[in-house]
Amino acid sequence: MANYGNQVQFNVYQTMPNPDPNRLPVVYEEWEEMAREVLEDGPYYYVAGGAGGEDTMKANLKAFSRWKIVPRMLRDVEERDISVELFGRTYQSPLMLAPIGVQSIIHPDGEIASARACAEMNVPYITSSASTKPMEKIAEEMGDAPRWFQLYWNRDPEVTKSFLQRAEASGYSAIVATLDTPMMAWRENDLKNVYLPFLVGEGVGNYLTDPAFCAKLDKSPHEDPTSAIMHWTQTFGNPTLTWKDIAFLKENTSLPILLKGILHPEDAKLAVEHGVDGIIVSNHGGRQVDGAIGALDALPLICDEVKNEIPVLMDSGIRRGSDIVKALALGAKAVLIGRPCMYGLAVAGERGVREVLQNLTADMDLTMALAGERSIQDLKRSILIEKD
Ligand SMILES: Cc1cc2nc3c(=O)[nH]c(=O)nc-3n(C[C@H](O)[C@H](O)[C@H](O)COP(=O)(O)O)c2cc1C
Ligand SMILES: CCCCCCC(=O)C(=O)O
Repeated sequence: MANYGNQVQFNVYQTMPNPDPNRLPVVYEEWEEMAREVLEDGPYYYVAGGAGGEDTMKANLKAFSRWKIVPRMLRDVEERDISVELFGRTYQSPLMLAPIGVQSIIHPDGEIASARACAEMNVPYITSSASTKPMEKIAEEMGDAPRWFQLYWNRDPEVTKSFLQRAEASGYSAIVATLDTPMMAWRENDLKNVYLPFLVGEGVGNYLTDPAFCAKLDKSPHEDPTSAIMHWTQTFGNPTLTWKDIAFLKENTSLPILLKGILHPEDAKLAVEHGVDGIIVSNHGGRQVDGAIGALDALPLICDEVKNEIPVLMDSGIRRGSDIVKALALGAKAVLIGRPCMYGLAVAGERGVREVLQNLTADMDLTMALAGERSIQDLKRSILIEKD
């Protein structure tokens, strides 16, 4: 049963007469402003920016604000349940940390800080292929805490196979295969700032420690780092993939496979037909196809197509608890939190990520209760209305 809401509310009210000077922000926009103050242009815009004219980023936020909650009264919401079951494991809440690469560009502890915050909160952490720290090091920091591994499907099948084996060996319990990034999109801010973290060696940690990747190099990354990074740029993504290739993933891992980046109901149908275990409705936070549909707008059509055959998760644009309630009511089983946690990381490292996750959880729990609902399992489309 949840008590996040009351607990956090109590702490907030307690500090009101004598505000703690070390208190972190509560408001999402304030976190972003503080991150802007502590980061240089390159890293800040790498995180905050999107593809093209950032239309999709705007569409993500607009979609959340178009759906309105219609609260119900007198429904005894004293005891609440915000736990969720996925692939045979029960999680305390429906929040997860989205896979985010290159986190050391915004905080020296990078992924280690985020993973530790998640472990403390029992929130699943999704390690990105493009992490600055190797997946084994992140796993080591997490003990038994839940973690999934996000796969960027390398052009070299041996590297992809090796990543899957390493993830399994280091205790990751699901594979998230991201499909929307076989190459990087036209990101205007990064082009303007001439900033690409990978070219200075950030985000290639998993590759430079990979035996299959290193086997293809003439010299070790230690001896010739530039050639190693160049090899990475040529092999990182695989635009030749088709639905046939899903069989390769299934042959090479026994872990549940989720496909991330699904927006079209026909693709959701194909995912089910190809026997994957879950999908993540996402437009990569508006960082890939500018002009794409807002992720929340894509969600109900996809859930209608999937008909509960496999779990549907979502991300892109979640900023507050009410956004989470809306995504769950439209059919998502769980949600991935992206930029809000990264601003927490930039501002206050591990403590910042924990604070953002705690606040989002409390806000979601309170919003659900005040909408007249006791359990996230019971959230249905009928509590929402779409209004422009
Ligand atoms: C700086 C940054 C790096 C990201 N790196 C990855 C990645 O390595 N793999 C991946 O699947 N998605 C990556 N994403 C996308 C997130 O997983 C998620 O889809 C997105 O952040 C959700 O949008 P939101 O942050 O606006 O809520 C990244 C996003 C950001 C902001
Ligand atoms: C060359 C593309 C690497 C992208 C890895 C990080 C990412 O997904 C992002 O959105 O940035």
